[in-house]
Amino acid sequence: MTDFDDLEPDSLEQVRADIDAIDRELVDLLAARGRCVQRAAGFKRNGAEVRGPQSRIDHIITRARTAAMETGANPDVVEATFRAMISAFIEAELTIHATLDSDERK
Ligand SMILES: C=C(O[C@@H]1C=C(C(=O)O)C=C[C@H]1O)C(=O)O
Repeated sequence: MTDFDDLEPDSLEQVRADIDAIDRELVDLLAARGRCVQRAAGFKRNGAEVRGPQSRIDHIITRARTAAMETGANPDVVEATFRAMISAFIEAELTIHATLDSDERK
């Protein structure tokens, strides 16, 4: 991953350019994550399975908060971001699942 930790930026424009570049990398990662979610939909039989067990979401959030603390990110910001991301992916996965024919499901 690109190192964006320029602790003495020359200008607000430079900081914003770094943020824009980070956002571009985030979108690439979200695209890869979305492809995984799409594949996960093929293994599920109904909407309840698409939503998954609460324990899976709890596990993801706990891991993300731990990783945030290890790397110096704000755990509350990370958790809020992950909760919004997971909700959006579940909605997208429900849509994908509804379009799959039963023979496309594993
Ligand atoms: C992708 C899955 O399905 C859902 C999507 C999740 C996500 O975006 O991380 C998490 C839990 C799920 O209910 C999964 O079961 O792993």
